[in-house]
Amino acid sequence: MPDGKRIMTTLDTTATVGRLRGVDKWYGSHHVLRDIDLAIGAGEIVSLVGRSGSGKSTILRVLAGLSDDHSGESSVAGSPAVAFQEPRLFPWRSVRDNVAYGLNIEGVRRRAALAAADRTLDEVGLVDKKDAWPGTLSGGQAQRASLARALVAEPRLLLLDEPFGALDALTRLSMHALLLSLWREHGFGILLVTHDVDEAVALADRVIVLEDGAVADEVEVDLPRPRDRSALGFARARARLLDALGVREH
Ligand SMILES: Nc1ncnc2c1ncn2[C@@H]1O[C@H](COP(=O)(O)OP(=O)(O)OP(=O)(O)O)[C@@H](O)[C@H]1O
Repeated sequence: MPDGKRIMTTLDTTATVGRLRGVDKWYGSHHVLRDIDLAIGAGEIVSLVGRSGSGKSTILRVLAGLSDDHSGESSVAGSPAVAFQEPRLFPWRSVRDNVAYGLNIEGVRRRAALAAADRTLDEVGLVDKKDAWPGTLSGGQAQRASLARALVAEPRLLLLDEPFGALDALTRLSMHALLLSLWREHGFGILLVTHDVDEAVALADRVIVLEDGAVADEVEVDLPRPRDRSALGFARARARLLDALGVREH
């Protein structure tokens, strides 16, 4: 690994909620992130796409503060919230306690944490499952609980690592609608890692294409919301993105 300084700062601007500057990361002799610069604006939805192994999750981990051996600068506003493809709920805690957990460890009093958990569960449409054990939830319900847990502390930046990748197509569509309504209501910025080109075009303002650990391209999706997946503009943005990924459809 070359000499490099790791700098973590807290963003105090209102315009940007997450930023990487000149970030490099190595696993042994494998250069997995190469001079990454990216920024997520306040209230902006940025998607990261790229082939398997291109470095998407690693970028998300750097922004989340889960990497300690990269060089370059990583800055976020406040404490970012993270949700993964597997909901990672504690099986021995109720849904409500899972959601309140993050606030509890931040020192919020139990009663206030539970009230915030109930409000957030209501927002994600899961309040009737608040006393359930995670093991009894469907995949979509578990992902709603995971989103509630991420959002309960009102983050300014939400980091999502293929959160809907394991869901069936219909549940995925309803999760897209839920995410957008939460985003409209709260205005957090989102970095969304996905393999799904339609998902990226449906949700993002900008899609960043990664190739071998470097930013290879960027596609603006300048379409009004709600987005009509059958509209010509949607098909054009999708085609542009597939082209940037080097994928040909037959
Ligand atoms: N803990 C680790 N040790 C060694 N190499 C790793 C480790 N984690 C990731 N890598 C390597 O770093 C590269 C980037 O991995 P990363 O998980 O960021 O890719 P990705 O684009 O998210 O892939 P996928 O789409 O398959 O999830 C890959 O080549 C991977 O093998």
